[in-house]
Formats: sequence, C-alpha cells, structure tokens
Amino acid sequence: MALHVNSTSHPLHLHHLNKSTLIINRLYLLLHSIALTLLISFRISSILTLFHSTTQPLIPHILIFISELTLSFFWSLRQYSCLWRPITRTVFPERLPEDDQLPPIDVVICTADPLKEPPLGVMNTVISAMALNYPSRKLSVYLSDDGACPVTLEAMREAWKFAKMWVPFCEKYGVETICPADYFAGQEVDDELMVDSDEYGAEKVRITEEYKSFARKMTTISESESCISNKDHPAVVEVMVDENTHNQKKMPLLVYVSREKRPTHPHHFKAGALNALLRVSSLISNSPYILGLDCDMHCNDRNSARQAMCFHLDLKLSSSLAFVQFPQTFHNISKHDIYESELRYFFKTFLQGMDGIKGPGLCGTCYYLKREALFGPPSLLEDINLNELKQSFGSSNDFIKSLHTKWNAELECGKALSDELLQEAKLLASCEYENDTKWGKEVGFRYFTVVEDFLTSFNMHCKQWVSVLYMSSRPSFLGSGTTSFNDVMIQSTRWIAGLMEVALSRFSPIIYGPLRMPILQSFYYTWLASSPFIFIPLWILATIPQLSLLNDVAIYPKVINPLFIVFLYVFVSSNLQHMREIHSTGASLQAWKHEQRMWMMKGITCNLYGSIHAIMEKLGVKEADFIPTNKAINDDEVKLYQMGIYNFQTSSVFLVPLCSLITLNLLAFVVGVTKIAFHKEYVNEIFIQTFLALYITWMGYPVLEGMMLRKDKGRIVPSVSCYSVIFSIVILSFGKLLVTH
Ligand SMILES: O=c1ccn([C@@H]2O[C@H](COP(=O)(O)OP(=O)(O)O[C@H]3O[C@H](CO)[C@@H](O)[C@H](O)[C@H]3O)[C@@H](O)[C@H]2O)c(=O)[nH]1
Ligand SMILES: [Mn+2]
Repeated sequence: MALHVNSTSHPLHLHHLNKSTLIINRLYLLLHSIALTLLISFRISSILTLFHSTTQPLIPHILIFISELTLSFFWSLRQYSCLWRPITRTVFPERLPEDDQLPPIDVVICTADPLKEPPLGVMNTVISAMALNYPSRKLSVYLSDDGACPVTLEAMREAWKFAKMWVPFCEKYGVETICPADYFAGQEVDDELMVDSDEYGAEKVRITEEYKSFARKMTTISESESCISNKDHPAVVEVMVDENTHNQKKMPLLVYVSREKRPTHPHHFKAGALNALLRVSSLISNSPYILGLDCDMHCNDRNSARQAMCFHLDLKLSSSLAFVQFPQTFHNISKHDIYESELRYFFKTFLQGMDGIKGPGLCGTCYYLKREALFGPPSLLEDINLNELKQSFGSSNDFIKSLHTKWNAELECGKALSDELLQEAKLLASCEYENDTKWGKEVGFRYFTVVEDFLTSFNMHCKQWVSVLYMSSRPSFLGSGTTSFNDVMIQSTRWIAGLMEVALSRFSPIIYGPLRMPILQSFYYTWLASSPFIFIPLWILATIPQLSLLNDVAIYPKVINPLFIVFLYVFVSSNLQHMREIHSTGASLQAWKHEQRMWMMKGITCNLYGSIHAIMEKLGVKEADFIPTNKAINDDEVKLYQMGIYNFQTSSVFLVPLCSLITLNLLAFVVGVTKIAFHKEYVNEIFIQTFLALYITWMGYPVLEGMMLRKDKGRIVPSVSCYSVIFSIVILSFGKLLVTH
C-alpha cells in the first residue's frame, strides 16, 4: 500500500486560521444575535398587546413574526456554521513519496444526454483527466454514458486516439493547460514552458492540426448519428484498445460504461450511474481513490491529484478522511454575472467556513474520494460473513473479493478484458444487480434524492468521516456555469426539490444530524435541507407589509421608537457583512446586488415549486426527475448574458409571481411616498414599510424593465404582464381581507 507520511517538521499540508477575521466574525455573530433577540421580543410583546385590541388587526403581525423568526433561524444556521472557524490550507506536493509509491486513482465521469452535453466538451473532460500529472499506469478513466448513445462511444474511441498524442505531449513539455480546448484557444503561455522552442514549436503545429481534425470528427459524429437518449438497452462496457499492438507510451486506462436501462426499473439518475461505475471499476482497476467529475468539469490544474494526496497520505488524517473537495469554478462567467452563476457564496465563503468544522459537504464533482468511505470501514467488512456481504453488496463474488483486495496492479492499458471479466462487468452494470441489496441505501451513493452528493456526504459525516477543502490559486477544475435565466431557474428548482426530498426523509438533518455530528456541522446540513422553506418568509415580506401599507396598517416600530434602531441595525449590519464577505473573496461589489436579487427571485419561485414537487412526490402524485442542465451554447443567449441583460425567455410559471410581486411593491412604494408627501407625520409610522417596498422594487428592477421598457426578444412578453396584473389584483383583494380587521 502507499506510503503514509507523518513528519512534523516536513508536513504534507498546513492549515491557517486568521485570528483577526475570527474575532470580527464572532463579534458580528454576537451583536447580530443580540439585535435579533431584541427584534423578536419586540414582536412577541406587540402581538401580546394586540390580542386585546379591537381596532388593530393581528394577522399581519403574526405573519411578519413568522417571517422574522424563520429568517433569524436560517441566519443562525448559516452564519454560525460558516463564520465560526474558516480556515485556509497550503500543500507541499514535493514532499510526497516517489511515484511508484503513490496510490492509484479511478476517475469517474458522468454524462447523460449528448444534445445537452455536446460530445466535444465531454471528451475534453475525459482527455484532460488522462493528462493529469500522475503516474499513467495509476490512472484509470471511466465514462458513464446514461444516454447510451452510439455517438458517445464513437466519440470516445476518437478521444482515445487523440489522447495518445496529447498525453505524451503534455508530459514532455510540462503543459499546464491540460484541457485541449483551452490550450488550443490560446490559454497556455508558451514562454513559461522550459523547452527547446524549435522542437516544441514543430510539435505544437502538428498537434494543433490533430486537434482540429479531432474536433471536426466530433462535429460530424454528433450530426450524423442518433443523439437521442436510449432508455431501454442492455449494459455496454468497452475498454479502449490499441489497434497497433505495441504501445510506445504507457497511457491511463480508458473505459466506456453504459449501464443497463429498462423502463420498468428505476435508475436513480446520477447516483445510480455512479454506483454502477463503482462496481465496474472495482472489477477492473479497483483504485482506492476516486476522482469524481461531471462531464462539463474538466481538469485545469494538472497537479490536483498530487495536491489531494497531500491530505490522503497524511498519516494523522488519512484514516478518517473521506474526501478532498475542490471548489467548482466556471470558465464562462461574465464580469456582471447577473444570475449569480458563479455560486460565489457557496463555493468560496461557505465551504471554507465548513472546512474549519470537520469539513465541507460533497459537491457532486471535483472531489477525490476514498472508495472505502462509501462501503464502510474495512474492519466492518472483515467481521461479517459472505452471506451478509452479499446481502449488502449483491451476488457477485468478484465484487466481494475486490472489497478485500488492493488495486489491480496487473492491469494494462490497451489490453482487452477477458470475456469472463467483461460478462461479470456487465452483470454489475445490470438493472437487476441492485435488487434486494443495500446499494443506494447504506452502500455507495445515496438514492431517493436528486442531490445525491448532499445526502451521501451527510451520511459519511454522520459516520464520523471528515473532509477537506482545497482551494488553489489556479482553478483546479473548470466547468460551464448556467448562463441563461431559464437554465438557472430549472437547475435551482431541481436542487430545491432534492433538498426537500432529504428534509422529508428519515435522514432529515434537523433530527438525524445533531446526535451524530458536531452541532455546527449539523447546522450546515440543517440549513441546506431547510432552505427550500425560504419561500415562506420571502412571500410574506413581499406582500404583507405592502398590503398593510395600502390599507393603513402600521406593522413596524415608529422612527422615534428606540426599537427602530434595532431594525436599522439588523438591515445595515447584515448587508455590510455580505459586502465584507464579497470583498474578501475578491469579487466586485456589484456581486452584492446580483446575489441579493437572485436570492429573492429564486426564493420566491424555485423554492416554492421545488418544495411542491418534492411534497407531491412524497404523496405519490409525481415522479422524481433530473433534467440535466444544458451545456450547449446558444449564441443569442450568451450575448445577452455577457452584456449583463436579463433574458426572460422562460416559463411564465416563473415570471408571473415575480412580475406580480414587483408590481405590488411598486404600487405600495408610490402610495407610501404620496401619503408621506401629504401628511409629513406619516413618515414616522410607515417609513420601514415604504422603504421595504422601495428596496424590493429596486431589487426587481430588471423585471420591471423587462415588462415595461424593453422591446427585444429577451423581454417579458405582454401576455405575461397581463396575467401578472390580474394576479396582483387577486393578491390585493384577498390581502385586504387578511390585513384589515
Ligand atoms: O440521470 C442522470 C442525470 C445526470 N447525470 C450527470 O450528472 C452530472 C450533473 O448534472 P448537471 O445536469 O450538470 O446538473 P448540475 O445541477 O449542474 O449538477 C450539480 O448538482 C448535482 C446534484 O446535486 C451534482 O450531482 C452535480 O455534481 C453538481 O454539479 C452531469 O455530468 C450529468 O451528465 C447522469 O449521469 N445521469
Ligand atoms: Mn452541471
């Protein structure tokens, strides 16, 4: 087995705690918590007095109280877990053991739909993984094709041929940009390569031509063959084999797997694909570590495997470390990033905070995971008998054997698998294999939610595994972010539905977590699993204060009331904190506006629909689905996105609530200001409500602009605006009943 390194004078990695950040964070947590307590006690006392009032309505106060209480709860979960102990890390890969002592790695890549995930992009991911700076014979790359398209298999055979030139080229010249598409787009600075420039120049010309021809073939393949996903087919496993038998250069193994699919069998989406890959790979290479990648997430730093090994091979950490997570970074984010596609908060602030408390959650891609962590510790495996093992892992003797054996060192690239092995691999990738086993329940990636990463890592953390976040200055992986409003909304709705599925399951983190993990870590899981409910306070805050204002009901303290200061403090301090956080992650302050705006827009729509979807699933009315995010480029959409202009070509289901609420807020603001203009003393009573309406209108400005000012294709079409006005009138009429006595 690999050599573990334990040297205090020459550690493989270090972590740093910034003392001053820690003090500021905790001071903010303390002061803000005090302010929230005051605010809530004000609400309780005013509700108690209103109980006996015959003139003032109670319902708006209670609704606002609910929203303030839930938002304070979310704030505590989120901020305590992420601000308490953020850390950063450094690694020393040069201190790793010699190459022959490094452990092997299986790279698993998932793809599902060649129309949404164009083969050229997928193959670039495959090739970039093969070119990682790691001993070739210790790397095996597996692609799971859930679409089972001949297109993908054909593309992969071509990718194999190109990789045989590309991998040695990268190795010979120490090419940093190992993703061919990026390299040929001119992202490598040649001067930095310490090479004989003539020879390099000539080889570069040659390989550029090869890439062009490869890219052309990808286009022809995608156009000529059927790109329709097949949902009824047997398993296909193919190891890429050399046509000419003597292979000059050792290459990573490359395997295509398309698990069996039948309409009668649930296939559990990505988690199902990953579990099939886990089994097939254990038969072929059985590496102890797994690099998980989405098909659009290519390797951008050739050293990530070695960086991850700095943690996995640390003697002190190794036995409890389940995975090293790298942040997801995207290559197509525009400088405005209006849709907050970068997910800055999650990948930069939040995961760093979690790293200080037993580690970040798994993010579905960009992780180096210990295979064992998905199967339970080896000691556990040793204690149970063969029958029990078969009940957990299924009937394959070869698979059970793999649980106890180390990686397959005999493996040779370019050699076909024996027929027997191939048959067994197909059995492991069949629909029936998982019947009556613990796959997806206690073994492997977890089912019953479309956020398999969240539930799987929650289970690992509950079993005391720890994780690590490593963020290097050069993005280790680059993927394509969602750059159209429609894609963002669909993706977020799916995530929310998945989180809600977890919240409603027996693994609901709020109950299952606190006894099994440190309290702040359980805050992280509880926050994410309960985040779907954010639509409740957001809907209340976008309607009740405004309806109250329109009906002359004051629900906030007067400006002269000392409690006004508390409300002001909560608003200002949370926004300043948000700005500080954005600044510390190097983003521009514009991000503040975009993040708040998207939080509100998604909270109002995606959180509502995702929650409804999950509840209906629970009731058996609807089936779970996983619509893969679109990765194909649409030039018109990209143009609008680059210019920072919203593209509202999406379902009216998303648009109508947004338009209606913004219209309502605009109306409330205008009425509020008019009232104040005629009766100056009103300002005292309705200042907060008028300000809130202004703030929401400002946040929703792109929607207003889309409805009223724009004429282009990305505007909000008049029919949607009409429905919205009707919906606003409905809200106004029902609202009047709600907020008046
Ligand atoms: O039935 C399916 C559906 C999807 N996928 C693959 O899963 C990956 C992620 O799907 P994508 O459409 O890109 O979803 P995203 O919302 O962008 O994915 C994020 O959210 C997912 C759910 O939490 C995680 O699994 C991902 O890693 C994370 O990047 C892609 O490679 C797909 O090809 C499958 O293999 N089978
Ligand atoms: Mn994706």
